[in-house]
Amino acid sequence: MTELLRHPRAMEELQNEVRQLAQGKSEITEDDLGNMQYLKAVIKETLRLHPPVPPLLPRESIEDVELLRYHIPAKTQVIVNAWTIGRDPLSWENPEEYRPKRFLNSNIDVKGLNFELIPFGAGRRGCPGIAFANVVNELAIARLVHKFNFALPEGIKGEDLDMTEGTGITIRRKSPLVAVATPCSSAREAYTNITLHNINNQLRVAFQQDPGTSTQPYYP
Ligand code: HEM
Repeated sequence: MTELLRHPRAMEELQNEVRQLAQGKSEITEDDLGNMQYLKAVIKETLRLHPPVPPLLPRESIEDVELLRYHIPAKTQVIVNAWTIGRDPLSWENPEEYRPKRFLNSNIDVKGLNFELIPFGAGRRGCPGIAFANVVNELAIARLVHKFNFALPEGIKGEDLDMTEGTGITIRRKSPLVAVATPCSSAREAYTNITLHNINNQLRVAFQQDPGTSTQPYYP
């Protein structure tokens, strides 16, 4: 969501795709996700730049191995840096740029077969939750942008957002993302019940991601 707010054209393209393919349905379901190619590209591009488990899980070599002229003895702890791999200029054009389109005509996926993009690891100890995680991510983002238009609070520009990441086994934003969600016209009716946090016709939401501070959503 942070990258989408920093890149309004990507947000617009995503909303167009989701709203068009939802075809007036009141709620998007898993069956609708198959054709949402831009949505999948958005998720891949986000996992490329912000892998939630940047060093994957530590591994240990079981035998001596020669790799790219490096000798790795048996029983060496090996850390694979997925964060750096996702930003490697040898694999990615303008790697620091958030550009979901790069995945539209590409077969590169996150399933562990393309070693330039391994947010879920690879091999027999790769993440078994890939399919579940992808559906949950896709469904959550699709449903949010289907019903709401999102903007940054007045006076805040995308380039002003603090992109510092916190520490921990899984990485999240250090500071919560504050965004203003406005029900889009087709969804307005469905949201007439939301009055408590409806300020000037804008539902103010914060993506509170730091469990250290509060588990409650934050309404600025
Ligand atoms: C975006 C969401 C997720 C990401 C980025 C992620 C990432 C990872 C990574 C990087 C590993 C280590 C793989 C390696 O070292 O090669 C891993 C392992 C694992 N993940 Fe996930 N994961 C996610 C969601 C899930 C979900 C939803 C589940 C369960 C429903 C899950 C269950 C596991 C398990 C059990 C392992 C250990 C596998 C093993 O050691 O054999 N993960 N995950």
